[in-house]
Amino acid sequence: MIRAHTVEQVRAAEADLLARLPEGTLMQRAAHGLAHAVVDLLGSGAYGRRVLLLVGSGDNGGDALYAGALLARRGAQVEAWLLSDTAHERGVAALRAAGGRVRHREVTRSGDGRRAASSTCGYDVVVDGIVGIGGRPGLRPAAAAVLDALAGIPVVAVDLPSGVDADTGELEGPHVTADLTVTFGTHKPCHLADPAAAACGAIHLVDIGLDLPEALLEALQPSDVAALLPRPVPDAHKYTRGVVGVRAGSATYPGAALLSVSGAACGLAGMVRYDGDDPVLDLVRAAHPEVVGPGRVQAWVVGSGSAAGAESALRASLADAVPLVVDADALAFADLVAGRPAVLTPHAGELGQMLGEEREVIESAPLRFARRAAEQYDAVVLLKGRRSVIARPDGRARVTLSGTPWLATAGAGDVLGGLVGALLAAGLDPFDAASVGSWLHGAAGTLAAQRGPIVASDVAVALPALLGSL
Ligand SMILES: NC(=O)C1=CN([C@@H]2O[C@H](COP(=O)(O)OP(=O)(O)OC[C@H]3O[C@@H](n4cnc5c(N)ncnc54)[C@H](O)[C@@H]3O)[C@@H](O)[C@H]2O)[C@@H](O)CC1
Ligand SMILES: [K+]
Repeated sequence: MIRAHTVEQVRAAEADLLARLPEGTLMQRAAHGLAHAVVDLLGSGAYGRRVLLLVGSGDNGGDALYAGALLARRGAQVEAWLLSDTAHERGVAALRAAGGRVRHREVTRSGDGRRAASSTCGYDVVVDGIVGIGGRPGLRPAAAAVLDALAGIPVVAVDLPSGVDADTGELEGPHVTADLTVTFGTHKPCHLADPAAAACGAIHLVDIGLDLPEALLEALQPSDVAALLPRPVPDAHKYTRGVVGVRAGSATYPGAALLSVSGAACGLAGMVRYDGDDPVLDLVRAAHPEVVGPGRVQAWVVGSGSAAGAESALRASLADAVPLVVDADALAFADLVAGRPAVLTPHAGELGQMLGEEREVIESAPLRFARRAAEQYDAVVLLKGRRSVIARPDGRARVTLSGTPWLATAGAGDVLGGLVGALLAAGLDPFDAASVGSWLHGAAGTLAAQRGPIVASDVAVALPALLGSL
């Protein structure tokens, strides 16, 4: 499991450790990890390579300076630009002692920063030590101009890309866009949640020995998914493995029925039932001969392509008192499910309608709005996007790290709904069902897209091979 802790949690853990360790130990650990990561990124060692450090006033700049000193001792040509009036003094001294060059703000602020940059181009890597967890979101104009002038050079962010909001993953104004982010002690929410996560590049975690409390945000890894997957016990029969019912699709949108059923029929539940118009049931049976008609189920999947029938389908499903997946058209009636075990699966546009916000507003703060919706609707919310967010009413959340942009294809959400329904029927709680289903969906899409562009049904087809690999 990847766990992300807030700045407050990190500060508390650091304070505890700082009190017990010789001064500077944590920063040395951070700097060593950072220097190693920069060498790895450079590929052919540090010797003779040109490294530019952008240094702010705090300890984030201190990390960069000490790492720069280590790189200089390995033969790199290291130059630090101090972008604030003050900088970590011992870090500056260490860099100078190792043969690095230090230029002051007055130099780097000449003109709009462009002159300084153009006179010193040819860097192999830029190390962003402007601000870390102590920074306010956004960048000062001078820092933003320097970054503009350095565009095109690989950037390694120290702890986090300067300018992003560490705790929310939101962006307010200019920020660094990194190729690699080297973070310390634990991930922060900005490393997992979009839009900031998209500015982090690859993420490398350096262990500095922090003893951390429970995290409110996490991301499943393949081993976590494998551990949570339902597996048939030796004496299983189809009913003990769970029956998932699908109330999706209509005469107008039969494809939604077929795709929802294809996700539900992933093999993780013992049986799939379809409840809908007879002509649609005939189509479903032709494609999935194992699917049977209505009856008792352990979970319902409701809403996709149900058109005008969404409300009655949702009410009928609620009468069974089993867990539900509520998707698409049924999301308009999501307040009916409050307090019931349920997973709501909106995309940003649908969540916007549920919360009275524009789609762009939701996309600018997916973690915040997924949490708000989970609390307001008293249900698990799976907000679909590049980095899907799964939130519980108590604020705990997970982010899905699997996936590919090729999954942005019609009907992919129907497959996801069916898959989450199968996991609910098999006995996973709504939070696990939503986060495992979302991870499997992303990974199946990635697997399918290795052969070329995909459509939604390819995602369902890839599921057995993916599940086998787990
Ligand atoms: N505290 C510790 O034990 C450790 C801290 N470490 C490093 O220390 C960092 C935190 O250091 P600090 O608490 O000194 O804080 P930062 O270095 O993140 O920045 C705080 C400073 O930046 C200024 N600032 C705030 N927002 C700004 C903005 N938008 N633009 C420009 N300047 C801005 C503030 O005036 C303040 O002086 C971590 O991110 C990490 O890199 C690591 O060395 C590991 C150990
Ligand atoms: K930084």
